[in-house]
Amino acid sequence: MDKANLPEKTIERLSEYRRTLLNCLTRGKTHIYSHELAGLHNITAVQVRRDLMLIGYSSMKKKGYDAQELIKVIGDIIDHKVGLNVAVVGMGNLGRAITTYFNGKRPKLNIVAAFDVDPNKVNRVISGVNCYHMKELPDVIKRNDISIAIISSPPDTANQVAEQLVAAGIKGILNFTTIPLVVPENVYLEEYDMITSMEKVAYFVKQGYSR
Ligand SMILES: NC(=O)c1ccc[n+]([C@@H]2O[C@H](COP(=O)([O-])OP(=O)(O)OC[C@H]3O[C@@H](n4cnc5c(N)ncnc54)[C@H](O)[C@@H]3O)[C@@H](O)[C@H]2O)c1
Repeated sequence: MDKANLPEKTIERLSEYRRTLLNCLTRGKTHIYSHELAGLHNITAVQVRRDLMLIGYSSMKKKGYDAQELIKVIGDIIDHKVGLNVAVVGMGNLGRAITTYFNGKRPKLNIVAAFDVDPNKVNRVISGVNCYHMKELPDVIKRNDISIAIISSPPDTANQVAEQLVAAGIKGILNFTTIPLVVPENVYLEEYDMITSMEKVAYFVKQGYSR
C-alpha cells in the first residue's frame, strides 16, 4: 500500500503505538514484542504486525522491536518534515485545557496562536500562546504559516468559524463543537465529541459487555 494513503484507523494506531513506545523508553524498556504492544492496546499481535508491515517495518528482533527505531519510523510516516503550526479558535475552558495539555507534547506540532472575540481574552498571552481577535485571523494564519485549526468556540459559531478558517487557507480542522461541519474536499476534518464516546461506553455497559 502507498504510504501516502494509509487507512485512518492505521494512522490512529500508529500514533497510539508511538505514545506507548515513548512511555516504554521513559521506563527504561528499549525493546517490545508485537504481542506486548498488542496487549497494551487491546488488539491482536497480527493487527500490530499488519500495521507495521503497511509502513514497511518488519524488523522484529529476538528481543522484540527496537523502540527507538520504531518511534523514528512512525515519526517519518506521520510527522511533517519540518513540523506544522496549529491555531485554537475559542479560548474558553476547553481551548485553554487543550493548549495547556498539548503544547510541548509533540515537537512537530505546535499551537502557536489562539483566537477569540472576548475583549478580556484578546491581545493577551493565554496558556502560553498569543490570543488574537478573530478579525486578525487571516493575517495571523498567513504570517505564522498555520495549517491546522482546533475549533473550541460555542456550537452556534462553528460553521462561520470554519468558513473563516478555510478562507484563510487552513488545511486541517479538529472540531470539538457539537455541530458537524462541511468543508471543501481538500480540507481534512476530524470531529471529536466526548458525549459520543461516553454514550458508546454506556451502550456496551448496558449490554453487559464482556470480551
Ligand atoms: N468535544 C468535546 O468533547 C467537548 C467537550 C467540552 C466542550 N465542547 C465544546 O467546545 C466548545 C467550547 O466549550 P467551552 O466549555 O470551552 O466553552 P467556553 O464558553 O468556556 O469557551 C468558548 C470560547 O469561545 C469564544 N468565542 C465565542 N464566540 C466566538 C467566535 N465567533 N469566534 C471565536 N471565539 C469565540 C468565547 O469568548 C469563549 O472564550 C463548545 O462548542 C462545547 O460544546 C466539546
